[in-house]
Amino acid sequence: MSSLEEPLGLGDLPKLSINRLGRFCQSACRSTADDRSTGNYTPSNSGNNQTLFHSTSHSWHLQGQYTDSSCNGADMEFRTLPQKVSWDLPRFVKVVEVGPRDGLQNEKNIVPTSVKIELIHKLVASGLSVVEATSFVSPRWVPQLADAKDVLEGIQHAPDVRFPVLTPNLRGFEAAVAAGAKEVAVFASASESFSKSNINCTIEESLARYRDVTSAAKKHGIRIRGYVSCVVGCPVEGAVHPSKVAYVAKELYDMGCAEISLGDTIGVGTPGRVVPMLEAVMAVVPADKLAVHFHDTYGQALANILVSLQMGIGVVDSSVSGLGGCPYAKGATGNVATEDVVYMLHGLGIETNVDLGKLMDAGDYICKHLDRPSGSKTATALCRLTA
Ligand SMILES: CC(C)(COP(=O)([O-])OP(=O)([O-])OC[C@H]1O[C@@H](n2cnc3c(N)ncnc32)[C@H](O)[C@@H]1OP(=O)([O-])[O-])[C@@H](O)C(=O)NCCC(=O)NCCSC(=O)C[C@@](C)(O)CC(=O)[O-]
Repeated sequence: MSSLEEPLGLGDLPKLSINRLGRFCQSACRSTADDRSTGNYTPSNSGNNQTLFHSTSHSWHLQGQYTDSSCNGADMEFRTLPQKVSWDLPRFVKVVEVGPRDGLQNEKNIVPTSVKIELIHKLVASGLSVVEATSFVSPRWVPQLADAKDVLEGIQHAPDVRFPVLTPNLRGFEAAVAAGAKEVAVFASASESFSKSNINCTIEESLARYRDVTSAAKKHGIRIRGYVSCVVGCPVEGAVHPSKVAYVAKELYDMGCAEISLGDTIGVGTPGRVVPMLEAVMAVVPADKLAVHFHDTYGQALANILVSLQMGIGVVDSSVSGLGGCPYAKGATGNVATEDVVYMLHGLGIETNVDLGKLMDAGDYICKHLDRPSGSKTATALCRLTA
């Protein structure tokens, strides 16, 4: 394997010299018949990703596309975007707040249960109707959320507000239901390596587990959300082909997930990559069943959200003050900040039912507790104005 074929993870990027980066980029942008695809994915354990794809539509370079912003190949792809996107934006966007779960799961110091509950109440007070509250995962894997039961039981439930919780298996599902969960989320990955590092099983094994969870959920009348992680890139494997994302999204949809959230776990996506990914997924799952979930590691999240709205998506995940990151995605930063999303949506004339001032109160509350500045540019700017 030459150095240019080695998987490029986020952790590798700072070590690349400018020259090596340039060479890498040129190589990554070279099209070959082998790395083109119609988007048909057949699950395979061969370990040779190049064999998964056939014939041509988009040029896909299976390793290290994170550096492709200066590549001619990516520019060509980008020029086709105007045909695929429109300015026909939705009138209303549902914002799914994931701060109390995705935002806090990576915090080293344990946040007290009472603070988590107060944060959730403040988020609800701002008008958010969906707040992902916690995870019923192994406390060994995510110690920060070991108090899932107490958090869920401590929340004041309201009929028009939903509090989904993550459940990685039947055990988590049963614990969540016992604690009063009315909605759960299962989380699969489009990348085999990330599936292994995040939930310690293959993609197929995870889907089999989730079939058990979804059939149990149906019996209890519990709504299920499905996540697909690494929809653009994986910290280990590099670029992830849209057909893999479409495959996992369709499986989750077919097993009964009411909504599929597409996660750019490490925030490497640009609109040039997000559009073909959404196209592939929207060919197999209706757009009104999809949500987008962007981390903002490379500052691309708002651009990616805008292009997703233009393609017909109406549900956006975000985290107050941009908190977060996945403990099993090294180097990835938090989700796009909810304040920034709401500011952009309102600026586009899109309704959210969220009161930005009250949302900033919630952000201020948790940032004070964590003793760190807000990761939201909107909150920072508005606080300066009113100081
Ligand atoms: C899936 C497992 C459990 C497999 O973990 P494992 O070690 O392979 O499974 P196991 O069955 O051998 O269990 C290990 C231990 O965990 C216990 N256990 C087993 N299940 C549970 C449960 N539900 N609740 C509580 N405890 C549980 C089990 O009883 C045992 O305890 P021990 O006997 O050793 O004391 C583990 O890998 C895990 O919990 N992973 C969760 C990782 C995680 O939460 N990652 C972050 C969320 S995903 C994410 O952030 C991405 C997303 C959704 O935001 C979208 C995006 O941005 O891409």
